[in-house]
Amino acid sequence: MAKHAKSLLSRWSSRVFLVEVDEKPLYFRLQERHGGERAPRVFGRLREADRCYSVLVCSGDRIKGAKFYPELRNKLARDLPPGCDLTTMGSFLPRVRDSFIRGYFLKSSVEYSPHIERLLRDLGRREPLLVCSYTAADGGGQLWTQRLWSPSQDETPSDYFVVSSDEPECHPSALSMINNDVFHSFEEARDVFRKCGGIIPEAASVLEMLPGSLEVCQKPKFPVIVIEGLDATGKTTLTESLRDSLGATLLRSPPECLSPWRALFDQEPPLIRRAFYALGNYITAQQIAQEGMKTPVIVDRFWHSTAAYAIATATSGPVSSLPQGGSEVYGWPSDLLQPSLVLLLTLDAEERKRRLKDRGLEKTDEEQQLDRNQLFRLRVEEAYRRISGPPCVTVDASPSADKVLQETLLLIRSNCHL
Ligand SMILES: Nc1ncnc2c1ncn2[C@@H]1O[C@H](COP(=O)(O)OP(=O)(O)O)[C@@H](O)[C@H]1O
Ligand SMILES: Nc1ccn([C@@H]2O[C@H](COP(=O)(O)OP(=O)(O)O)[C@@H](O)[C@H]2O)c(=O)n1
Repeated sequence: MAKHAKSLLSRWSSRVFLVEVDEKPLYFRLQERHGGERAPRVFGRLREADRCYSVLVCSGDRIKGAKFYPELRNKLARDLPPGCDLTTMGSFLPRVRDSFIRGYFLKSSVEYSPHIERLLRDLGRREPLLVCSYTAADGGGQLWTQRLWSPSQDETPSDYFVVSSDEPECHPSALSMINNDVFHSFEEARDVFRKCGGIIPEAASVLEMLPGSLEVCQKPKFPVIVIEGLDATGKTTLTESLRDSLGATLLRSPPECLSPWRALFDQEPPLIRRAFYALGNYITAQQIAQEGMKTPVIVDRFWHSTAAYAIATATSGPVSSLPQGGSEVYGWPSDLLQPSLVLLLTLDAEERKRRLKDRGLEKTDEEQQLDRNQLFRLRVEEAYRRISGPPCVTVDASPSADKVLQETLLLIRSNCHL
């Protein structure tokens, strides 16, 4: 059995599982004997004739695992029998760092079991998977058991009853966020790109754009002001006006030199996509360090965008599912230049939609999700506010463009020496 899968089995009975139903995570855990607890909510409405499966990706190679996870969804969606329900799930060891693994939860009628089990076995030959089946253990459908299959039967832990588990303090993906979703160092992000060179040839071109090492740059002489906010809050409009008003240099992250590859890496799974944006920030940081010796610098998006979208995407549900304020995941990378001031543009959802419509440009998938998914938008906004490091001031972006500019100039003058 694959080494990584084996280590996951060693504490199998302590694992907690979550199934995402309509953006809401429902939790359950395992128990050897049943003490009369109610069935976990995810099994609550099932019938005895239903059969469920969990399929968890447990590849030892995190690049391969990250690539396989979305591929697995496509394959399942294509090859599962009609009427089979497919949703995302995960499993973790409470409070154990890097213990979170992702997968899918399937629900189907028992008559399709042979077909599904054959399909899952085939998929498990491609990449290591941990597959469990869930069966009703009583006539009323109140008791459910989990049976774990593994490539080698003698290593398989026994069957367990599944029982509801309390919600953890925040979404358990937080256990594995650092250096998978949110990169806290240049070297960690570069390492991902070095390792994916064999699968994605364009990774080499991105690596060529990077500084060989991060020289300790001198602090820029002039103020560095980052403008942040969701799409269509007015960043482009404001940054261009600030450049003209302050005689500043305007930079952006990701930098222009990465634009040929942005669309490609936007299609990649979070591990690779986030590493791409993290590396973009380091290139922009170098440009800031140079230009900031000559003029003030205005930056359109920087680290806040990279971290806030990453954290909000890795979690699900309401704002309360985000890692708590003060968590290390919100920390500013110690090797990344800190701007003098970050201004976060905020706009109510309706006005933002109106501006988006007027502008009529194509949006990234993530930006489209902001429109469809109110909870996702709230998580991004809250994650923005929780990021620590340089001072971050919220600016109401709903007045006219000129009023927003005047307000911003006042803030810059009172916070930076200009
Ligand atoms: N303060 C404002 N009031 C009204 N419309 C604005 C304002 N600022 C920007 N816009 C318009 O809203 C749209 C989105 O602005 P833009 O600067 O492109 O946002 P972003 O760069 O944040 O995506 C554009 O059509 C722009 O002309
Ligand atoms: N510094 C940055 C900039 C963008 N991004 C990502 O890029 C997306 C937004 O980019 P965009 O080009 O639509 O933004 P606008 O500047 O057009 O508003 C977000 O989904 C972020 O995930 C990032 O991660 N880090």
